[in-house]
Amino acid sequence: MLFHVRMDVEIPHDLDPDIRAETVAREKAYSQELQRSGKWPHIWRIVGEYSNFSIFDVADNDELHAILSGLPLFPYMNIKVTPLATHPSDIAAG
Ligand SMILES: O=C(O)CC1=CCC(=O)O1
Repeated sequence: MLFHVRMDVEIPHDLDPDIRAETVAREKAYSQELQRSGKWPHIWRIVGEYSNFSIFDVADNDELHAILSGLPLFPYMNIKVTPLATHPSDIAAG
């Protein structure tokens, strides 16, 4: 199943800088491992915002929830998930 996910990051300004840097580094490693696995095939920065648009390719809602709730930055994010279905006019879908 494909999902479009918007992640808006709001790290508190008073968070210890070392904890902030370590959390962001863990976020990058976690994300890149999922990208390599094929479960997170796209991630795009939203211009001018500390936000991204991502596409996830996972088995079901439960797998997506597990992935998103495991994000190191999850406590500092607002996340909006949109499930995607095939468009009948999509020439790639046949
Ligand atoms: O910076 C972001 O948009 C949050 C994020 C998600 C995966 C990652 O590496 O950073």
